[in-house]
Amino acid sequence: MSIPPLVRPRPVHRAGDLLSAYLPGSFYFSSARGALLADGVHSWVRPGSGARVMAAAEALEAAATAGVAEPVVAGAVRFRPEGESGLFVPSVVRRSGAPAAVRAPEAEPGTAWTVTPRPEPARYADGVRRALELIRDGELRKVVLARSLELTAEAPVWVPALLARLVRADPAAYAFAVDVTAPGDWAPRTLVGASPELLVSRRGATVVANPLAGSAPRSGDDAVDRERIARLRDSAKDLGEHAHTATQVAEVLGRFCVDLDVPERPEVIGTPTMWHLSTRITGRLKDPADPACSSLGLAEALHPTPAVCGVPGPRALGAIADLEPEERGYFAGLVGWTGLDGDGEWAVTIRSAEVCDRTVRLSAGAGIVAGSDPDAELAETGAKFRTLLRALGLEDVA
Ligand SMILES: C=C(O[C@@H]1C=C(C(=O)O)C=C[C@H]1O)C(=O)O
Repeated sequence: MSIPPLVRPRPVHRAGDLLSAYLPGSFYFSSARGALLADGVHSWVRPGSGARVMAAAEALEAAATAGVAEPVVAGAVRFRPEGESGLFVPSVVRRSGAPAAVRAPEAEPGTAWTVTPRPEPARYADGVRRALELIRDGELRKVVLARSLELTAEAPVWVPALLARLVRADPAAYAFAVDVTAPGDWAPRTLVGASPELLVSRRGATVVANPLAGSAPRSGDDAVDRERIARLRDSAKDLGEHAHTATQVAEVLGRFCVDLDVPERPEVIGTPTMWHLSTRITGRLKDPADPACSSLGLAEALHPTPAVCGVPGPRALGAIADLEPEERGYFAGLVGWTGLDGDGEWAVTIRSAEVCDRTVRLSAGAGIVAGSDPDAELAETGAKFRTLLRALGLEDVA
C-alpha cells in the first residue's frame, strides 16, 4: 500500500499581516491589485554589458531552476535610468489581496522636526522662471522641476509605522518601501511612499498604463473641490500639460500592442491630498513571450515619461540637471515587481521620501509648460508633500 505524500497547504496571508511583517530591509509593494512582501536576496540583477530587462529575465530563469518558488524580480530604479538599480530576486515572497481597511497606528504626536527646504522656495521659483525662458526660446515644451524638504527628527524614524500610515491613508495607492542603502550610508536607507501613478501593469497579454499630469490640491471642502475639479477639467494649460504625457505613453505602448485604447479626454482622479488629470490606457500585447514585453521591459521603455521628465525628453533631462541643485536619486523613478511569466506592476516613485536614521528627504515636482506661474508651481509641490507630511504627523510646513 503506498502512503500518499504529505501535502502542506500554502499559507493564505491577509494584507494587514504582510504590512505588520514588514521590517526595514524587506521589500513591500501594494496596490488595488494586491500586496507583496519580499524578504532576503536570492540574487541581484546585474546587467553587465546587456540590458537590464534581459538580465532580469535570466535572473528569473536561474532562480526558478534553483528552486525558488514563483520567483519575481522586485525593487526600484532611479530617475536616471543609466544609474545603478536596486533590482533583485528575493528568496521568499508572500502575497495577499489588496489592503482594504488596514489598521495602523496614528502618527506619533510631539516629534520635534527640523525642516530644511532644498532649494529655498525662492530659488525653486527662479528655476521655474528659467524653465519658462527655455520654453519661450523653443528649447523645450515641458519640463518637470522638483524640490525637496529635508526633515530631521530627534530620534530614528521607524519606517514600518510610516509605511502603515501611508497605506491606511490611501489603501488604493501604489504603496512601497524598498531598501536603497548605498555605500557610505551609516544606517539603512529606505525609499517609502504612496504613489497615485501606475507606470504600467501587465496581466497575461493585457497592459494598462495610467499617466497623470495636470494637478490641483484637494481642499477638503466639497464645494471648493467641485470648483477645482471643474477648473482642472477645463484648463487649457493643464490639458496641454497632460496631453504631452498621455501622447508619449500611448506612442510607446503602441509599439508593443494591438488594440490600444486611449480615451480622448482625461478624467479627474483624487487622492487624499490632490486632484489629477488622468488617462487610463489599455492594450493587448502583440508578443507576450518577448522579454521586452515583460512588465519590466514595458516600464523601462516608458521611463521616464513626461509626467516626471519633459518634452523633448533628452532636452528636459539636461534642463533638470541644470536647474535642480540635487540629484533625484530614486525619486521619480520606478518601483514594483515582475514575474517569470512577465506579469507585474510598476509605479512611478512620486509622493515618496528617502528615510535614513533621523532624516527624511521628501521630494515633489510639478510640470512646467507655457503659461505656468512660478508661485502656483511652488504651491503645487508644497501640496504634493502633504502625502508624506501627514503620515509623519506634520502638515503644511512647505
Ligand atoms: C512629479 C510629481 O507628480 C507628477 C506631476 C504632475 C503634474 O505636474 O501635474 C502630476 C502627477 C505626477 O505625474 C510629484 O508628485 O512629485
